[in-house]
Amino acid sequence: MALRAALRQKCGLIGILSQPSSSGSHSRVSAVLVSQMRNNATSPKIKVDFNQSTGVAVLSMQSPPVNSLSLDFLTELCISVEKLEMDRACRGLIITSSLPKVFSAGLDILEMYGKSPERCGEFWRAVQEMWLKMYSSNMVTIAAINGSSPAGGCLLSLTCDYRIMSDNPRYSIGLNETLLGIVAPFGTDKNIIKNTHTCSN
Ligand SMILES: CCCCCCCCCCC/C=C/C(=O)SCCNC(=O)CCNC(=O)[C@H](O)C(C)(C)COP(=O)(O)OP(=O)(O)OC[C@H]1O[C@@H](n2cnc3c(N)ncnc32)[C@H](O)[C@@H]1OP(=O)(O)O
Repeated sequence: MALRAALRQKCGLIGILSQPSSSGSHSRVSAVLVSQMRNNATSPKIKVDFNQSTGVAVLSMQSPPVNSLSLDFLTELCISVEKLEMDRACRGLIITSSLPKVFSAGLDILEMYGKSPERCGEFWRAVQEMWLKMYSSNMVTIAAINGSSPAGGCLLSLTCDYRIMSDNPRYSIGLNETLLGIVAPFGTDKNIIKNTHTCSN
């Protein structure tokens, strides 16, 4: 029931958030998706287990050492989510990490150093695409945060409907990217305190 109610609530949001973007930013992922489906390729950075009987998919991030969000990683993530969304049997999505200690280290710092303006633009569009796609997903989404989750990792978890974090004092979460001079828009951090629940691991 709770799952259904959450799903209904989300459907209201989708109408607003899934309007076609004037920048056409969603078309890149769709184009990649089409070509990937054609080639029947599998992604090594993301593992998806879909349980047909429950309608819930578990998406495990498995990009060592720290699941940093590179352009490739973000693209694969969006493709995986897009594929699940096309499957009407999939109602719920749990995002977690298959690495020990780290959920995601956030944006890949190497993407922000010594890159051309074009590449930087592509990267930041992919970041935006990721959080818009997750936030406007028609699935009920849960971040199972089983390790540290700074900055962009925290952002990824904020785009989900629910967050559950391992109760381990060695794991940290938060929008710490200001230390690198990257400023998140006002208001993005309030949900961490309100809606992040912890559990023992
Ligand atoms: C919902 C509405 C949203 C609205 C829009 C909001 C927009 C918000 C904008 C968000 C901007 C986000 C910016 C970022 O994410 S910048 C990146 C910030 N991340 C960090 O500062 C993380 C730094 N890393 C750590 O703290 C630790 O590495 C960590 C705790 C994750 C793991 O520690 P551990 O001890 O296990 O591992 P190491 O530190 O030894 O690291 C192992 C190797 O991994 C490399 N590494 C770590 N982090 C990154 C990274 N982010 N990118 C690339 N590489 C990374 C590290 O250098 C080590 O490499 P080597 O083994 O080669 O040394």
